[in-house]
Amino acid sequence: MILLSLTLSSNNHHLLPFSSVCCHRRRHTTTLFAPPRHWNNNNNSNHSFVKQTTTKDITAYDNVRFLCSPPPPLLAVPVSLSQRVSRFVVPRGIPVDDLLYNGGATLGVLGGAYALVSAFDDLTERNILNQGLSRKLVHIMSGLLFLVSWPIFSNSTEARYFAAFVPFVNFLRLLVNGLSLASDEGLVKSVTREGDPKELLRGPLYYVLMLMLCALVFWRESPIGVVSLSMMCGGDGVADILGRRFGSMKIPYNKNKSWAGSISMLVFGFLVSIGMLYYYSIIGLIQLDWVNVVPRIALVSLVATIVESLPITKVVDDNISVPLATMAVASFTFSH
Ligand SMILES: C/C(=C\COP(=O)(O)O)CCC[C@H](C)CCC[C@H](C)CCCC(C)C
Ligand SMILES: Nc1ccn([C@@H]2O[C@H](COP(=O)(O)OP(=O)(O)O)[C@@H](O)[C@H]2O)c(=O)n1
Repeated sequence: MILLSLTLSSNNHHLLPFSSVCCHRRRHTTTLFAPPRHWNNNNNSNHSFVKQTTTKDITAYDNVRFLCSPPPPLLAVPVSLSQRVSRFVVPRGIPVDDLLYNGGATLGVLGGAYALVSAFDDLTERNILNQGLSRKLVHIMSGLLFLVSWPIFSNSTEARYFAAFVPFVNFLRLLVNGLSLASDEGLVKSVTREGDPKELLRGPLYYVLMLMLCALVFWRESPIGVVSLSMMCGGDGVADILGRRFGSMKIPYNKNKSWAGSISMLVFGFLVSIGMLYYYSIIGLIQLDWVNVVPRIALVSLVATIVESLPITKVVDDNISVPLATMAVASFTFSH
């Protein structure tokens, strides 16, 4: 019998900066998600929960001598650079080395976004990919690669804003081109179905808004953002590709969707969610109690798939309904 309860504590040095839910099995407490203690410097989180069964504390970084502070989870800035620049503190107390580090990470990810779209534009131009497949591959890869890039940013509280700046710039790019205030042919060709710039103001715009929302609201402190984007990108994206290809058997209540597409969304959404959470766990950002997490991800994937299959696309775009439904169900299941 699993007794579900939340235990709050404020003084335990095992405080987890992440919000995590403890599922009590009699006297033992298992933590669904836990980060390394020092991964998040702001231990003043008042949503921390005590981790009582000390599974292997993540020491992935204990023995890595960080040459700057706050150290980013994956990279360390040479101490000489850190010493040189950290004498200056920008307004509001953001250390310059953190500003420089995260600013560099933002520029790098922005460059990656531009390169991705340009690459698919080139493949479409050379008729290696048709426009529809190009769009779907950009849909799948953009968000997943954005998730893959999150650990590059530092562990400062401002890091999420630097990460969210990337989809924000792409939001502006889509808006300007969608309103024909600019004409980026490559963007239009690789991201629209028919080549109409106005298409940029729907699916793609909602898509980058969801990327921003997940980075700002959930960030690396919760699996909810990771799973929501995995379902929107890995699930919905694959549903389109396989549904168009193999979707002869249509869903009774929505003749525009097929069993093949929905089953693809369920399977790939689930696998990509697990895979992305596993990625975050092996680089030491979270610990997962897989026995409890996998069934929850399966439930979330099923609900997101059902929502995606509903004939509501004309009212609410999939790039809104799928992530929002995932956030709602994941928020509920991960807190019970
Ligand atoms: C084609 C896209 C959405 C349309 O979806 P749907 O209507 O077919 O369901 C995706 C648009 C992607 C956007 C132009 C670029 C977004 C880049 C992202 C913010 C950052 C990627 C970083 C990474 C390192 C490549
Ligand atoms: N569950 C699904 C989803 C998409 N599809 C196929 O993929 C096409 C595009 O799906 P969609 O309307 O969700 O496209 P987006 O809004 O995701 O761009 C549909 O017209 C179907 O041919 C499917 O067969 N089953």
